Amino acid sequence: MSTPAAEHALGRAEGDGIAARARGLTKAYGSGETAVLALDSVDVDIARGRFTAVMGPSGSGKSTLMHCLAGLDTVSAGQVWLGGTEITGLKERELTRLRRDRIGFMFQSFNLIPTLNAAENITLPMDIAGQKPDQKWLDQVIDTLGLRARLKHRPAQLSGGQQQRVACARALASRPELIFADEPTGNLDSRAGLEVLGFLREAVDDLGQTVVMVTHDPGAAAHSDLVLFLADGRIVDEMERPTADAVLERMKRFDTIRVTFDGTGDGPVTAAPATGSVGRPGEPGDSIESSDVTLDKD
Ligand SMILES: Nc1ncnc2c1ncn2[C@@H]1O[C@H](COP(=O)(O)OP(=O)(O)OP(=O)(O)O)[C@@H](O)[C@H]1O
Repeated sequence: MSTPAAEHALGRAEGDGIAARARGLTKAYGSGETAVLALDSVDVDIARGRFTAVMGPSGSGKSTLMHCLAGLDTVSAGQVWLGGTEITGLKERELTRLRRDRIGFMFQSFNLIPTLNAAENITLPMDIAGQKPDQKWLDQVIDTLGLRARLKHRPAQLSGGQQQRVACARALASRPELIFADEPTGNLDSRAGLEVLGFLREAVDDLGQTVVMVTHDPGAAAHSDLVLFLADGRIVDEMERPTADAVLERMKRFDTIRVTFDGTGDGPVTAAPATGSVGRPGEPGDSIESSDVTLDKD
């Protein structure tokens, strides 16, 4: 499915308010009879300065889409741009640098280093890259996230919500072009989860960041500007200014299709979108090891 910006000339994403773009993005795992088509010729534009959520049943390709857009995974066919840079075809070393310099990552498991305090965790990726943080920006991030009084605390001395805020600050610290968040509230209670979603929202509204978030939670998706719905490796729908109820209703339709297939026995269950997963917590192991991601170095 093409978003309205699809008419723009390919490869000119930087100037036209598109933070990331994919055309014909196809990803297959394995080969022969065991091959899985995780993404099936996806066209998508991620608008700059917006908060985009990616939803869909379990196995629909959400994490794969995020990993391919972030240059964490190779593609089988198609093209991906980050800003004006086509990343498909880049060598691993160039990709590593691009991820390090231009992308921030947040995962549900936080991935903080236990022996470092909050301040050290926040700047670690930049320290490894030999980059000096922009102190004014860093102060703004720390104050926006309410971490000023916690900077000397180590992760074990912080609540889950505070740890995720540190992870959020770490993702924001280098002022990346794009932040990818994979189930960032998956390990948090609802209050802490709401807090983190509020901060991601503020990062977009007040700090001008671009956020892409994979989630199973309609309530979390309601904090975004736009929800992309994936099924069977394709973007099948999108929703502007989502509400939790509207997202839930849309997600139920995936379940309905599955139930129809199950109920009639007319077709194989596997021909329907995979099992619905509203509210299902994500699995910590299904993202790429984030130590590779957050601590990228040459
Ligand atoms: N490394 C891999 N090897 C083989 N198949 C894979 C691999 N990673 C993902 N897949 C398959 O690709 C499809 C899409 O997986 P993906 O993790 O992107 O889905 P998802 O929508 O993020 O799922 P979930 O909501 O359960 O996390 C699934 O059928 C999955 O089994």
